Amino acid sequence: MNRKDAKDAKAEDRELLALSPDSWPFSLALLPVPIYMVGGAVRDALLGRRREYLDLDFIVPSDAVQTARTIANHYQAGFVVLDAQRQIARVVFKDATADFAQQEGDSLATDLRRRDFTVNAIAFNPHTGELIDPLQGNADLQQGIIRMVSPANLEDDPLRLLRAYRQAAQLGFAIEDETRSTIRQLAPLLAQIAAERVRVELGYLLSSPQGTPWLNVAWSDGILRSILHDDVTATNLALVAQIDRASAKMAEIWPQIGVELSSGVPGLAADSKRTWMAIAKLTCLLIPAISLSEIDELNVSLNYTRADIHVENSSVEDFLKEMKYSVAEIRAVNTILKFLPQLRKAPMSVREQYFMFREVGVVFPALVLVAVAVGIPIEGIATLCDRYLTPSDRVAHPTPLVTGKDLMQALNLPSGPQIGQLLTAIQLARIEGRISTAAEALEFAKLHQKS
Ligand SMILES: Nc1ccn([C@@H]2O[C@H](COP(=O)(O)OP(=O)(O)OP(=O)(O)O)[C@@H](O)[C@H]2O)c(=O)n1
Ligand SMILES: [Mg+2]
Repeated sequence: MNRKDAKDAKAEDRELLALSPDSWPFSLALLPVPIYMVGGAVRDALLGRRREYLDLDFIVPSDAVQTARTIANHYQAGFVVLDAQRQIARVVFKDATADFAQQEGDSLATDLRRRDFTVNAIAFNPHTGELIDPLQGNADLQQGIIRMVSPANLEDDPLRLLRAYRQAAQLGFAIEDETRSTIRQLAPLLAQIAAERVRVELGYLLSSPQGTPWLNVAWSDGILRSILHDDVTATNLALVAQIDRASAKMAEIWPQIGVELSSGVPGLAADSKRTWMAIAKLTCLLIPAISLSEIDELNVSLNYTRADIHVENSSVEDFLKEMKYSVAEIRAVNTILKFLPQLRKAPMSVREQYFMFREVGVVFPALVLVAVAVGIPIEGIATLCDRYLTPSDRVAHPTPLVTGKDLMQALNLPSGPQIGQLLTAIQLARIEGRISTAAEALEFAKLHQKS
């Protein structure tokens, strides 16, 4: 078997894993009777759909937290109580997690009837291999339909309104008509939902090309309006779609930039799905119309009309804070918005490029992606991309000729902001070709200090 076959075989195994207790990382014998597996793992296994990693959801009539604790202890796996009141706990294995939740209501059927969509309300009894499907979820699965269990269930937890679009995008499903019109009617309720929960669902829609058309549907159904307020225009949605096109183009020219765009933002949980690509799309979703019109003045063709552009006044940063985005993400969006106007002002001086790279750092791929999406020609950013991808490039990746300590000793200076300023001046002199050795750097610093 060659390597590719081995990899594919492993992926196929994984599809079956969820419904094959033999391949779970814990023994069936440790599970109480009765117990049921529910949710995404059952749904995806029935679809033969690959999951990135095995996350199993179980419900038990009682002692859910105790069940999880027993398994975690037995395998010395991680253990977290997710919700003490509702009795939900998680066991964390090396490449799988299992959540155990107390059954809601007095029977399995009651629990299933309280869920969001029929395709998510199928239970699997691992002891007998039986599927319990009182809402005909499997029939909807086979037809590719997201159907609400009931309007009241959507009202009970309005996050489900947004989940419908996210799951339709992920599964390649359609939203059933009545469900969709109920969602439209209930759309304003989404405003009540905790920002963190909304952010996760939105993140999914922003992180993959399949999300883009559904983001548009959610927008036209009035769903995004209750989350993003009135500041987002059709232009913003059009820009998000441009990101998909721009990223394909960029990945073709600079494969490494493509790889970085699909990787996670450092400092965020690996399962948060927030990639640089998602950051770029988020920026496009929020970019104030006023900056767009500035770009537009000098711009190449964009797929929107100037009539779409309106000046709005709310701050992107306030919104991101309200949505509890991380400091790293807020910084990234701000950085992109800050440097976008400079990028279109080609060519940038070497000095400008140096300061840009210094401030932008790892955000660079997302910045150039947004630049291309808003219509800045690829040629305009090509030099910057080449510099970014060349480790020996001194503008993008400066290495110090001398250290702050060298300067303090040679010039007999105390530590303080002056040292940093001298180091920057040395770097600039070096990239402009005025000096090239450590001795020249010290000499330059002496003169520079006097001037
Ligand atoms: N607002 C919510 C969230 C979850 N669920 C139920 O809880 C299950 C597990 O939730 P979650 O893990 O968030 O979603 P999955 O459907 O499992 O999807 P995936 O893990 O693939 O994202 C769902 O299938 C659904 O039955 C629900 O009814 N309402
Ligand atoms: Mg799940």
